[in-house]
Amino acid sequence: MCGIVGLHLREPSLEPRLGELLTAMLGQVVERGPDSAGVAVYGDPRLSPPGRIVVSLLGTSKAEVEAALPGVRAYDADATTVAHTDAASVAAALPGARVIGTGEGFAVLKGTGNPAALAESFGLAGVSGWQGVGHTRMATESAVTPEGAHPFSVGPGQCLVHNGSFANHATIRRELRAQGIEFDSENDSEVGARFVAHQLERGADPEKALRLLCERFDGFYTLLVSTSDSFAVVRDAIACKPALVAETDAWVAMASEYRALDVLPGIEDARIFEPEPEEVYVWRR
Ligand SMILES: NC(=O)CC[C@H](N)C(=O)O
Repeated sequence: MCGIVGLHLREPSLEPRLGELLTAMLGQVVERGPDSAGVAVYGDPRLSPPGRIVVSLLGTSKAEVEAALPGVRAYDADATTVAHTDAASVAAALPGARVIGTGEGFAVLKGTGNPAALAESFGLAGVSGWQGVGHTRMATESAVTPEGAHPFSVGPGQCLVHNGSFANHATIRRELRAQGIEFDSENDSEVGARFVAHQLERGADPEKALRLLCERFDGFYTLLVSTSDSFAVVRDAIACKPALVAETDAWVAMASEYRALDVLPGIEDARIFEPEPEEVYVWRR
């Protein structure tokens, strides 16, 4: 199993409600992934003030960050700490902290345990923004740790969540390592995130990066991949894992199950469809 939810807002008046809607969506996929959960939030002014790089961290705390980096503000959200500074400053001052996301207007929060309790300790319901992605994990490929929780964010403003398991992830991990790419976990989904980030860095757009992923990865996957201006969905060749997309003039949403879409305002008028196997769907801001 594993549960995915994502919401890309087109209607700015809904932005103050992003966290409330994402919390309700996540609450509908708790049973699909009771081990851990995580979210990526785009545009919350408290977590990520406009125009500033922020860094999401594991293995530290607000108190440690603020003591080690005078003048830097930080927020604790369960196992995660979001610090209003860049990764280089954190690496120099707090070598034990692990970066799980960085970018402008972008924060990643993750932890282990019941997803509904995690949403509460993230303060998710109070978050605002223009795009959010959430995941509930039932581990298949690596230990249940905050590092193994999704989203995997390995490039600026990028986020990948995965339902399924990649069959050839060890081979692709070796190939990426040979190109100098380093990994933070043993998780198969991290290999997908590193592959996509590598393609984006080489100039591919999200559509091309995900088409290349379909060519290279074997196994089962429904993926939701977002960047600081896009929201994309792709499924494996036999569409083994469930996925539904709903679209209105006010938003685009994706979820593993319909009941997570049913909480959204205007769902009765939405265009709802199941993404086709190996077809890449991309929405842009
Ligand atoms: N159940 C799943 O979909 C698991 C996703 C991924 N393989 C993980 O272990 O994190």
